Amino acid sequence: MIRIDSVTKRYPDGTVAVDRLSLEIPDRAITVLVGPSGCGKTTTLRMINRMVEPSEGSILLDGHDIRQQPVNTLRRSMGYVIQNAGLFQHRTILDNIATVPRLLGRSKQQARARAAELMERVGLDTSLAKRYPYQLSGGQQQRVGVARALAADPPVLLMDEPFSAVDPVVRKGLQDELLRIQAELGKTIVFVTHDIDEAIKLGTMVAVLRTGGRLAQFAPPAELLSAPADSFVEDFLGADRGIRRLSFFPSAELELETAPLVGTDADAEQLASRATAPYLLVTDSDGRPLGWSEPDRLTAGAIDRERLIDHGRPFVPGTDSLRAALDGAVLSPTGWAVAVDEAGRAVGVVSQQAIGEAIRAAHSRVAEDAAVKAAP
Ligand SMILES: Nc1ncnc2c1ncn2[C@@H]1O[C@H](COP(=O)(O)OP(=O)(O)OP(=O)(O)O)[C@@H](O)[C@H]1O
Repeated sequence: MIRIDSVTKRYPDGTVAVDRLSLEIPDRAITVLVGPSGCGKTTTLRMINRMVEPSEGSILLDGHDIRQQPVNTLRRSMGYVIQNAGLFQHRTILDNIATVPRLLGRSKQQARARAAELMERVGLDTSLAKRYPYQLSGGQQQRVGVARALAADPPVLLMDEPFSAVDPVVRKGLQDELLRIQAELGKTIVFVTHDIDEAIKLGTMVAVLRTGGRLAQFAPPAELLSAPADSFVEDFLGADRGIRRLSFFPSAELELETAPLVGTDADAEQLASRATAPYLLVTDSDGRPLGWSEPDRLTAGAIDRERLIDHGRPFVPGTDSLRAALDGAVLSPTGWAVAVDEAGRAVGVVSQQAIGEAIRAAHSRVAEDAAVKAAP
């Protein structure tokens, strides 16, 4: 654990960048520092690897004051990734990543083998190994930055706005990759961003800082969304808090109805037995959804695909959240969401009303859990 204990940073010109900040950063999780420009995020991150020294307070790594070990030893245990990757322009991609293993005494061959392994780990094709940084896209360069930071296999990764300079689509890919790497490698990651959506997506814990380097709230993302500590946090979180919070509720417990599913070859008897359903979902011979229809508009044995109503975007129960299920239902002209398995085969349908009930049940479970936690 990294423990930031009442740390203040006053720069020589008198600017108080961080003001009596205390945080317990858990191991093997992503902790995000988020807040408006100038609130002291970068200063805080740099105090963890001693690029900046606190004016007051202390930082403990696994119970030991970080000032007790040589700064080089400390930095070797902490990978550091910055915006625009900060790559060595005159070295190939492979050698950029191999730099740290080389510094640590690995042979050139060993270091390059490790670098190639890391390229795959961060989703870079090894055919890029011999290129130079300027021959890569911004997103690819960021991946190289992450690979380089991982090269010495440090337990801690410090990341300062690493994905801010790339477009939203590439950024989403990099975020997904980071979550995957974190799940595989279990690093302790401290991640700085000014983007609250990025914080909510990536953080196991999120520290919201306000200008002047003071902590406004430190909580898991779902808790930030449900119970912002004050109006500053609430404003910073922005609109649609309730909807965004649904991302943290699983869809696995939704009760799916299977009766409204019919194949294109449904016979008269099958259609008649489902005649009371408001809509039927027609599926192809593999069970994939084709579209909705009112039962009396279907002709037994000869269902016309062209006349079906678009079924919208389906969700995968267990993988997707209640937000995805609700989105599917809201976007569907029938008001029903379609559930599919990983292969895209329909496994059932669920109404807006049933999703609404599941949301209420999820809320009351959270409230009960909070009451149990708060009980003496
Ligand atoms: N070397 C320095 N000397 C004086 N003041 C500094 C120095 N570095 C940062 N500051 C000031 O300290 C405050 C916090 O800066 P910091 O870079 O930590 O904020 P930040 O939250 O990372 O901001 P941003 O999101 O804009 O990068 C700012 O007011 C900044 O101007």
